[in-house]
Amino acid sequence: MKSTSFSEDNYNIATPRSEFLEIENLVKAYPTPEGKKFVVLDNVNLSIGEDEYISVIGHSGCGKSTLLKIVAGLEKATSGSVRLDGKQINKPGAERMMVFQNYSLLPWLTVRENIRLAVDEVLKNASRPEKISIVNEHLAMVNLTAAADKYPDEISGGMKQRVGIARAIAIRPKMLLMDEPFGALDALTRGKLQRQVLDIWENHRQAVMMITHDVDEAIYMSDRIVLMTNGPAANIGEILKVPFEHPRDRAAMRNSKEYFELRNHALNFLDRYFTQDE
Ligand SMILES: Nc1ncnc2c1ncn2[C@@H]1O[C@H](COP(=O)(O)OP(=O)(O)OP(=O)(O)O)[C@@H](O)[C@H]1O
Repeated sequence: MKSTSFSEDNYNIATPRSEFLEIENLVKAYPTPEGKKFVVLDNVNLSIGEDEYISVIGHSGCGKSTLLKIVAGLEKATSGSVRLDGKQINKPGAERMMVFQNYSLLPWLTVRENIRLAVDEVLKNASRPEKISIVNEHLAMVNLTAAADKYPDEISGGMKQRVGIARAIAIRPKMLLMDEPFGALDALTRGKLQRQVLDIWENHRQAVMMITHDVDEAIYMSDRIVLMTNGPAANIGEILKVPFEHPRDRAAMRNSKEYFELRNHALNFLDRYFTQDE
């Protein structure tokens, strides 16, 4: 693992390799029972490259999930625009797959059938043998071949999340959207699954937007970290460039001066906003 040069100038860099996802002047407000507006996101601007891994961090309630849901097409923006590959997003689409914290598997289907269902719905023109091979390939990718015929309530939380990830990537989306994908897992399982997701991403690079509350996870996994200000009317406070090339060696990275500086910078940002909120 090489670390690229890093200095205070690396902070606030917002120049992705290309503009694949473009969020411009995004505002999201909900109507209140009193007939007023509750502004959640106020003028968010962000571009993500087509093979870039982005993490979004911010205090609870600042609007991270709302932002992700707008990109997923599950929520509509009040104003502003979100484009993927030049096309305006206004509804869910198979080119943007979402992985949720709570797994969201269908309990009456086996692991294999949960993945197959997504493949059937999206890859309609694929032949039966092609579909079987895609499902098998992705079961193997997340080490679930032996558990393929088990039902969700027969497997662990970490395994359920691996099914969710395999299901999302099996249909080859242009962008992966993950809402605290490791949040419900114990530390050991979380570490293993982070590595597994990175292995897959390093072999099949794509745009990723991941929400997390964990600064170490964000540094380990992403190319840039988006720090959000507190709500209401939250927006992007800073964007930090992570100065380590993939594949990353977690232990070596953690011992570096750059890691220490970046981690402290992110934590100080979050502390500052937390203090303001008190
Ligand atoms: N459908 C809705 N109607 C009204 N307000 C909403 C709705 N959905 C979310 N909100 C409000 O928008 C704000 C942002 O919520 P959101 O879930 O996006 O935050 P978050 O940063 O993801 O929080 P957490 O980290 O706790 O998951 C919150 O104040 C929430 O109460």
